Amino acid sequence: MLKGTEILSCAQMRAIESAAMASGEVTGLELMERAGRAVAGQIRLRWPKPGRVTVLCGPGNNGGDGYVVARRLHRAGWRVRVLGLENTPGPDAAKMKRLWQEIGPILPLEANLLPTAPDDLIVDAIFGIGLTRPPEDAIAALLTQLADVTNPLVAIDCPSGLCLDSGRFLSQIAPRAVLTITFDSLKTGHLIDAGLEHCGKVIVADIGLSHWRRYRQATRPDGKDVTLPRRITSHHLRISDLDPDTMQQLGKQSSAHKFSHGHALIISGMAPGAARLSARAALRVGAGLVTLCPEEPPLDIPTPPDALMRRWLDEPEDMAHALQDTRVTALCIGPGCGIDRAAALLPPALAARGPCVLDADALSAIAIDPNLWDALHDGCVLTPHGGEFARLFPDLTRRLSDIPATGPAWSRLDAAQEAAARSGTCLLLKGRDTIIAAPFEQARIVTSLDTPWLATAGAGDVLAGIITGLLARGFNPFDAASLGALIHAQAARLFGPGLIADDLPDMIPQVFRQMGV
Ligand SMILES: NC(=O)C1=CN([C@@H]2O[C@H](COP(=O)(O)OP(=O)(O)OC[C@H]3O[C@@H](n4cnc5c(N)ncnc54)[C@H](O)[C@@H]3O)[C@@H](O)[C@H]2O)[C@@H](O)CC1
Ligand SMILES: Nc1ncnc2c1ncn2[C@@H]1O[C@H](COP(=O)(O)OP(=O)(O)O)[C@@H](O)[C@H]1O
Ligand SMILES: [K+]
Repeated sequence: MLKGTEILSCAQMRAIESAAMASGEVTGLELMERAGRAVAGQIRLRWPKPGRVTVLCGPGNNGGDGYVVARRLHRAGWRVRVLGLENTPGPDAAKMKRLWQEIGPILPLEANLLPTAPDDLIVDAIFGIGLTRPPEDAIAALLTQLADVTNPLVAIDCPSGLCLDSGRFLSQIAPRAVLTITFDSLKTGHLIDAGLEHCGKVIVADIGLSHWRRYRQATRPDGKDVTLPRRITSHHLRISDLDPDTMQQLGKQSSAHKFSHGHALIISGMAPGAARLSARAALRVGAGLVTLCPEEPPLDIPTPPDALMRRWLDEPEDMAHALQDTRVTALCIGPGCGIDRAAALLPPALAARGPCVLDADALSAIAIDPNLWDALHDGCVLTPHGGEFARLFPDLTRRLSDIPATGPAWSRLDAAQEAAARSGTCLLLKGRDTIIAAPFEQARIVTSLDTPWLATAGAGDVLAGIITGLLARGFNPFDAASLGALIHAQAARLFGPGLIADDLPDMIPQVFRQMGV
């Protein structure tokens, strides 16, 4: 039900392209023409008045696309300079190069020939999905300078040097585009890590390959089997992707009562404010009952919200006892809990094997106690930020820290998927590129480059509460975590600058209204 938009790996993109060409229904040359036409079209949409453009063409088919863009912008009245290589590219790119040479010269692809006028457009057609190693020599020098220019940069497929499988640059040279036009589908690297920031606005151009994408697991039109890597890595999830079933499940039926919407327990500890933020979020997202469980008998201090129940929960036996109530449908341990308290309460909590969110101090407790690690189960949602992830999975984090020498590079997506497989849980790795992974599931990515105000204390506690509320309401861990990340980011987006964590739960009604719940 919860779907999102499919994201392809570079290998899958290539396989789809090959299947299309092998069918005889389209040639590589035609695909290249369509790709270049789409890029030129997007440039003309965004810059309707023809100006000056420098097109940088690399050694492969990305360069081929660049020659098409040059020809088409020239035809539209632009003043076009082309910098290219003397190499003999593949037949399609070579043909496009010749067609350009009938119009104008090709200057060497050198840093000193980059435009000097600040408003000149630059089209980056040096490397696309074919990048396999860090840029070297003259191209490295040019890309270094390109990373410093302030001219608007339009990237074909990606800013050159980016590995489109991982979103990581294969060197420290990282040009930044204002606009990236890619073909058929988003690739993982557009959405995660440095790619998210360096691609600028990403447009996906339809170049007529969707037929082969859709039927990739069947037989090709030419009767041969498609040899596509079967495993789709991930889906991109946006508010606009939500389906009617999910919307209905988020709403409340008139016939239901509070227990139909579940009962969430939120364990509170040394910093009760954090747990209160989680509890408020769980209530706002629609859990029928939310009980805050402090370690001291509650004093009668009227801390809002009044709708919150309170239950003293001190010893592990108290936890086991509380979870015997079958009406309790979800649990949250971590925010403001304290590591010792989390460590003491986790054994009975995990033994109950019900839906639970493990955040903050619970994650720290698990990182130091192998017994807790072993007790994790598929009802758990782990919500680490980068630091917590590094404590839980130091080896996976190390693989992300070195500059990769070859592509495809190990990615945050790989790390999250590996972590989910190892722990046997649903894992949500927080960030501007939040990744939700679960064993045997295709991961989901929720991006929020436009919500920098989420970098505020307590934002994670609210996310944990939203997910707990959704678990309590009966969403499975993978959907609860994905929807939670989406609602959380949208709440921040709607509030805008000045946001503090306390504001987030109270934005949820507006998010629901906007979603049509
Ligand atoms: N469906 C598709 O994916 C389509 C792809 N097209 C274009 O084709 C591109 C892929 O073309 P290619 O596979 O030729 O690859 P690229 O053009 O991305 O570049 C790779 C070329 O550079 C070489 N190379 C890789 N790393 C290098 C380095 N560090 N220094 C020097 N040379 C290096 C490779 O051996 C290869 O020849 C896409 O990005 C896209 O722009 C379009 O033409 C049409 C459709
Ligand atoms: N710059 C940012 N842009 C978008 N989202 C962010 C940014 N910084 C943090 N977030 C999000 O805010 C939340 C912060 O969680 P966390 O680091 O656990 O905070 P805390 O521990 O203070 O509650 C996460 O959901 C994270 O994805
Ligand atoms: K490029």
